[in-house]
Amino acid sequence: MCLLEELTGALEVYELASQKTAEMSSKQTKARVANAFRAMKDIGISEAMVKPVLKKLLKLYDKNWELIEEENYRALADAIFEGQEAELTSHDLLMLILTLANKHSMKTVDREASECSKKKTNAEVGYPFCTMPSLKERLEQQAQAAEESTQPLKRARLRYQDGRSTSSAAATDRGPTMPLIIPKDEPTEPPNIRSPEVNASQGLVLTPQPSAENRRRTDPQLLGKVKGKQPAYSESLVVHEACDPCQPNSATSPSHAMKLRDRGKQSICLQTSSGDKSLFPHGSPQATRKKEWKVVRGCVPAPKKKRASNFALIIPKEEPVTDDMPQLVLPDAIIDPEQSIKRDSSDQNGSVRELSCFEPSASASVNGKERNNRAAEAITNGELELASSQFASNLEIASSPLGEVKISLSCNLPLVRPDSDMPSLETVLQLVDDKYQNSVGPSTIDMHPTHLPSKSSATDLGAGALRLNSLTGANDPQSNGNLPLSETQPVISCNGTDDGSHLEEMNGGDGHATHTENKEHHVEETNGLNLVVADHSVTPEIIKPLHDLFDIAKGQEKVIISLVNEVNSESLPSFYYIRENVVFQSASVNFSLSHIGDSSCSACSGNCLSSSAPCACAHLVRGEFAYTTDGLVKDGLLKECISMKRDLKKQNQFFCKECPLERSKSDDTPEPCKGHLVRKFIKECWLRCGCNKQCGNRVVQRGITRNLQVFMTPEGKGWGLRTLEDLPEGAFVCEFVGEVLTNSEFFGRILRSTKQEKYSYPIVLDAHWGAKKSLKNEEALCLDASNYGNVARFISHRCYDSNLVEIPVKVETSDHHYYRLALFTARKITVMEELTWDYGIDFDDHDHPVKAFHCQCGSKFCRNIRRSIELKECDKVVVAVCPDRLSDLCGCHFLAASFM
Ligand SMILES: C[S@@+](CC[C@H](N)C(=O)[O-])C[C@H]1O[C@@H](n2cnc3c(N)ncnc32)[C@H](O)[C@@H]1O
Repeated sequence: MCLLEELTGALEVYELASQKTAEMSSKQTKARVANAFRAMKDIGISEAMVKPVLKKLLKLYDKNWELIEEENYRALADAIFEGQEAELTSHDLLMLILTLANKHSMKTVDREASECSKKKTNAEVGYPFCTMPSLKERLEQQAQAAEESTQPLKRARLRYQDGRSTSSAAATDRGPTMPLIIPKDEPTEPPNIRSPEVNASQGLVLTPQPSAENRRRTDPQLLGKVKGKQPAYSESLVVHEACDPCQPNSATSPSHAMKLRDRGKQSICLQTSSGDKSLFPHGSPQATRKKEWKVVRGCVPAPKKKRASNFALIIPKEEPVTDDMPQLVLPDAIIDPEQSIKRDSSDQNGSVRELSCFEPSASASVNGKERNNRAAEAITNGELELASSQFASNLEIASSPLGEVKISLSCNLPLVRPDSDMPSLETVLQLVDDKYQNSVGPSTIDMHPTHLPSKSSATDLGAGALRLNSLTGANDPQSNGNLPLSETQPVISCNGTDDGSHLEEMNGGDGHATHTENKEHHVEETNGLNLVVADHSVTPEIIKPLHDLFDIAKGQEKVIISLVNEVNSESLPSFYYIRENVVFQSASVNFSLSHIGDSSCSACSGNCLSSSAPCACAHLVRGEFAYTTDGLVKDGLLKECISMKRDLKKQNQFFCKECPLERSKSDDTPEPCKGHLVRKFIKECWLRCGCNKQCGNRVVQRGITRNLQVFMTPEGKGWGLRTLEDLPEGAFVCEFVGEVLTNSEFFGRILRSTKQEKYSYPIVLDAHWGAKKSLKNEEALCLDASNYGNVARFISHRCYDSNLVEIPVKVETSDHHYYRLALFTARKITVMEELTWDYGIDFDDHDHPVKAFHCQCGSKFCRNIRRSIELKECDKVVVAVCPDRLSDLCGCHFLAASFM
């Protein structure tokens, strides 16, 4: 029941009562009221529920009690039931919006759902094996709860309709207020009910599928299944549901309600759609629904606690609904207030005044006719677009650092003339969808594979923004499970004409100020060499992307990357999620694009792993494939990579005569080279190979397939990454993705950066530096995930015994200066374990522009802790840096000097 209705209702009570006194004696009235209450009580409806409806009916029927008393108060009962249905309807609408708002996630969820269903033979089922708690399941559970919450009354209604009145029906005093809360602790039981149902042919006001509703009404089996459980509720999200005008339905024989409506009561009359009526028996009150403007709240069930329920979507507490409540609810992150205001005011400048859903029903009633006429001037049949703009629904999604989410839908629907068509549900959904797409803007730069140059023109790429992995075709829209990039991301010009507009798009699709700012930066920073555009203009302060709380990858990965913070109120840092490495046109990177395609195994076909001889790609490395047929890194290679990393022997390292890394830090007096690990590479087949996409020698390029979750670490390391499934040894987890920069560029950024900007350690792509005598600065590359990165940017460091190991993987080029850095499991990892990786940080490198953090890895081999303990224990003794920095393990710990 709408609060406003209750307020206005209070006045109406008085008014009605006094009017009635003039018509009949108070005694008679009391008796009739009492009879009505009694009749309703007989079918399990409490006085509290009857009272407001009765008042409205009396008003609607001009105090004609006969109409109310007809057919044993059928009109009254129906009006009460209708009210209940409307609440459920709005909840369904809300569910739908949520579904839309997570459209891309849902695509993945759907896929996962089928995966999960395959795996659900295990009794544990549900969570650990099924990615994150499935959004779809949540929605279904909520819908189920909403469904269940209305069941007692529905049962009463059915009994009533069946003529089997009984007073034993348990009806609640008040229909459940309908909050939308997805609690932190998720119910993880598999859903057993339908998804929110949407009938595209229906109007704006959504109802459950009529067929389903009808089935429920008539199917005793279904009825029997309905449980009358009353879930715990707390009020929260408000969906403002606009009403549409009643349309006379000449096809149905008019009931008393119909007759009255036709007497000019449209303004408070709401009808779902013309098609809806036909679902009800002719002449029944259902056939002529009357719904008043109302504010409806969503509802969900109270959570059942279960392990690994790490998904928190909490809607703030009840929204006050008042007359003066602003119509636009602006989220803090996505919507440019100016834009919203502009949109609003421009609407108001039009001939149609929008009817706010917050307006009380009485006012709607009074002004409805006038609005109706004005709206009718603007909305004509077939002018849905215009109509759409006038009832433009404002979908606003706001989130708080605590993970609370508020979704507000303001449907500003002008009353249209009775003979005009209501905008279709599809139109409304499109608007909502568009709004969402605009709000949560695209995030990466794409160069679609079709834009790829031929080998001869490869050098032209240097002028464009290149998405390196596009070369592999891994993002081919046709490839399994991947969203077509064109759907979600802009295709940026690669012809060197990029004017920075991608930055505008990346900032949410509007961002006037940001765009100007970016352009200024662009002009300011672009020099003759066309260096440094993106790095300067795209700073964490400028980036304000909304992270999808359901999926921080925003649908870009094959799996959902969920997010949970059970530790504090910190929110995710600002960055753009990218699935693959990017190079901005302005980068001074110079890796040999001319080598692209050099290394391909054109002679092979099908699955290279099943051929008798290794293909050319395998020959490029060890002459054998790196992966098993299960897609795991072969044991020998894995062990080699782990031991090379852990046991930093000199023979595994290369020491440059003049180290480009040190030169990048300081051109004047570069430090001596600290050594680079000579690594084992993997070479995968790719787009230009003769094999197919399912070839077993393509693993990393397929992207993340494991169920991962970003979470707040309790040890104070900030955000970390954990697995939501058991992982075998040698499994690919993710690639470390970021912006490809030269080390000089990166260090330049650090020098220019303001204090607010937080740069994390770049990943130096130095695995093959030793192959060339001297490396130019523009060949010495690194990956910076500070502003653009993927899930790997959250992986914590762990000294020595981390459970992940990085292996360089070449896909599209054999050029050693550029490769992808893939992270594989170094051992079996169990569900919910944090994933860690040894960054290889030299905690004693005090010259490094990025200051090393105080390591909290907890490893007994922690290089950082050991150092501080040793210094403390030795007091005035300075402990020299052990060459392999793992003194206990290799036994070469020594004291360099002591000062007395
Ligand atoms: C690649 S980021 C990892 C994600 C980061 N924790 C966050 O909240 O965004 C690296 C940063 O995480 C923190 N970090 C990672 N591992 C750590 C560790 N073992 N101890 C302390 N801080 C750590 C440090 O602040 C480091 O600069």
